[in-house]
Amino acid sequence: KPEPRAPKDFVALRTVDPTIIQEIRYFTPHNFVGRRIDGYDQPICILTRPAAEALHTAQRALLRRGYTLKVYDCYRPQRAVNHFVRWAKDLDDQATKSEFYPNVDKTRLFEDGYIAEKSGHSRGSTMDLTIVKLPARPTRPYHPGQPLVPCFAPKDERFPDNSVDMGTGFDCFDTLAHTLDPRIQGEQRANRLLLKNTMEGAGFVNLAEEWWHYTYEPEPYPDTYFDFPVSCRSLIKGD
Ligand SMILES: C[C@@H](N)C(=O)N[C@H](C)C(=O)O
Ligand SMILES: [Zn+2]
Repeated sequence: KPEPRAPKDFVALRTVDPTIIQEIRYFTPHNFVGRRIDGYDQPICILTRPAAEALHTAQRALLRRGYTLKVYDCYRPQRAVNHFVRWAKDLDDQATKSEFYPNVDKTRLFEDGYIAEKSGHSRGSTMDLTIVKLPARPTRPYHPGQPLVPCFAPKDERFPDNSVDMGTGFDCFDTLAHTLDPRIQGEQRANRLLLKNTMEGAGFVNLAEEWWHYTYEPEPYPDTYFDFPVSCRSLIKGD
């Protein structure tokens, strides 16, 4: 059966802004499931064109201040969300707990708002992202099986990321990742607010539970959950 394709107004982010760093975590084993997620055939960021162009606006504002955006996830097929749901039901698999959700029971990840069964990412105008100070340092590779450190540990102890210090790592399912959690102060809070103010200025809305999750509004496809794979092939125009 042929794979579904993206509508014509979906684009590869790099064709709109090649300066935004892309570290697509669900293509790699370094994510809360611990393996590549279904539907991620290539490590690329796909978005609706309006969302990609708004992200380019945000990037221009940050470049002027000596920073760049880095995306961890963009369009997410429904089959990937279904993979998350299957993983969440398997309570015997707690392999990534010590990094990604040390203080939250696995049964609560959906209820507490950290993962959605119908995700804005599948509608094509939502992304997970952070800020990196320029010049960007390389990120250290993740090796499956390496010791895991809680995602809310001090920056020099948790998994090294070349981003600024946001107080937690990406996909840290914990109240400390709530964007305006009052325990996050000083430089970490300033970094979250730099991302929030820049993204809001470009038309994005943040999810209060996750400092990294933003949706462009108005969404071109507010009610459609796409399932084409994350791949350049999904964007080939034709027929
Ligand atoms: C899983 C996390 N990166 C995320 O995007 N969470 C929101 C709630 C979602 O799944 O849409
Ligand atoms: Zn997200």
